[in-house]
Amino acid sequence: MNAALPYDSDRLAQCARDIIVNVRELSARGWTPATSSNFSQRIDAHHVAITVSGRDKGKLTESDIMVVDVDGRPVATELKSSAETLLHTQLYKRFPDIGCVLHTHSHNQTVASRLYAGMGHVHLEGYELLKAFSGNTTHDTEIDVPVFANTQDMHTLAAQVDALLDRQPLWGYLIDGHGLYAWGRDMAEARRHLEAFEFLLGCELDLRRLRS
Ligand SMILES: CSCCC(=O)C(=O)COP(=O)(O)O
Ligand SMILES: [Zn+2]
Repeated sequence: MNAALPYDSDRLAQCARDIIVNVRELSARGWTPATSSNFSQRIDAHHVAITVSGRDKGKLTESDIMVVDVDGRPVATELKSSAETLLHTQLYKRFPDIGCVLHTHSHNQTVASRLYAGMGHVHLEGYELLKAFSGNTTHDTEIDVPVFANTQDMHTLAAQVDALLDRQPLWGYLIDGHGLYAWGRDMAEARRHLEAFEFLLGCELDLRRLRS
């Protein structure tokens, strides 16, 4: 514990280790090509550990993880946080029980976002794996994964996400031609949601190919 810092440095080290181990696995699956993707974990009510912008996510070390506050401002560092920091911090700020946000650029996520952007969502129904999303107790359910237009203006995108969250509970969304955001109360839940989205989007893409 470093008393000069406004957060618990042991907790930051724990978050960094957790992010590094998990992101290496996601990267090995090809979900973080060309320095894309970003990852974060909550440190406490006011602070978030998040990846530094532009780093190779498959080769993260502790120096690639920094701290921002829940408004996305860097804390006790000159490093530049992810260009998409606001999409992480808006979730931590809004939902005190959210502990982890994962953003990847897998092939399936990107292709699905392009195919379904016109519709505004990907409809998922009839899959046993829908039970992987917290709150779902049966396969006999359906969810619409929203697809937002891509933009470099994170304030605009964050406002659109916020407006949708006012209307419905969500565990993730797609951005057109870009990738997927998924989150959870901790790393394990966020990963389960991310993996479920990835698997189900892959199924939808295969079904579309086979039916055409
Ligand atoms: C080269 S990927 C373009 C930016 C992006 O979408 C991304 O996920 C990575 O940005 P970051 O600033 O977090 O490295
Ligand atoms: Zn991205």
